[in-house]
Amino acid sequence: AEKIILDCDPGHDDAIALLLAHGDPGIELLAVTTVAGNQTLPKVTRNALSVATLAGITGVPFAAGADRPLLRAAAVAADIHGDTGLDGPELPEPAFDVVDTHAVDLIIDTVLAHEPGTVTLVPTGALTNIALAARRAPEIVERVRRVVLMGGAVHGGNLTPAAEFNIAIDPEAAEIVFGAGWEVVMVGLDLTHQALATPEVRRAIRAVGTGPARFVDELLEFFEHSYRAAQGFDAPPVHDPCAVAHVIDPTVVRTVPAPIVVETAGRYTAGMTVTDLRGPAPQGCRTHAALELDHGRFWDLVTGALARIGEPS
Ligand SMILES: Nc1ccc([C@@H]2N[C@H](CO)[C@@H](O)[C@H]2O)cc1
Ligand SMILES: [Ca+2]
Repeated sequence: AEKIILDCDPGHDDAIALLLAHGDPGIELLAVTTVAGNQTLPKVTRNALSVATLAGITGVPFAAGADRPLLRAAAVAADIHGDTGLDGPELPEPAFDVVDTHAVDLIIDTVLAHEPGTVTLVPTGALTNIALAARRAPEIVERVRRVVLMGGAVHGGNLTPAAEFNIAIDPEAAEIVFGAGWEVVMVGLDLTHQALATPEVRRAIRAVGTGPARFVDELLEFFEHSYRAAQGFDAPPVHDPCAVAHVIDPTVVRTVPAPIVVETAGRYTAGMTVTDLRGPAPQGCRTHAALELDHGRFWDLVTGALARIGEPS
């Protein structure tokens, strides 16, 4: 199984990414870390612990990280995720708390505790914790297998016309991560806007028939309404599990090598992930962009993971 650290800001789609990582046999979840983004750090951290409680995730350390971007003011996405960051379903009281290690240190310690080239970082929020980890312990850059992140876009944006939320709220952190020298797979909006939770998908999730599956359906019910109101989507794009799906099976989320640089100075384009698809990528290109989703197989992974989680006691 692929060993991963999930760095997230739950967030409806982060919650589904966590359940996919927990339920799929191809993933060994080493640690979960949280970062301010969709909501404030306390809210996203509580949400992560609630989802873990509901799914029966035990023996996995959870740690809270940065409560704001490196330089810029914190921003939230309450229009999509609501005031709690996970509006919609009833959330259980967390059965356990975060460890008293900062997320940055948990990331570093976990990478150094495993064989070089075996741990994949899967950020699904702002890249603040990942950038801090690379600066605090540069030796992890060559030791990490790769960074498979949900964020950015080859074309377009959502927070702005040119930039995707995770990158746009902390472009300086993203510049550090994309430029550190490790392999980076950008699972951006071009890919995740294909991961639509259509009525057929919702039926398949409900058909799993367990508490966690009903929870996901309730998450998607809220997500659908907020996405329609805020961005005019009929069915909501479920971004974050696409990054986990690429780690599970790269043929479900197909990528191409391409130079990618992050704009940090643009007056209108800060946070833009400038991706060069003009020609064959240079030899040894360490950045990749996800372009094509196998929609059916992606949702089979999600429903399969939910079925495998079953009804935790
Ligand atoms: N409008 C909007 C804002 C932020 C997000 C969050 N940021 C990423 C998509 O931009 C995902 O990680 C998701 O959790 C989704 C929609
Ligand atoms: Ca997220």
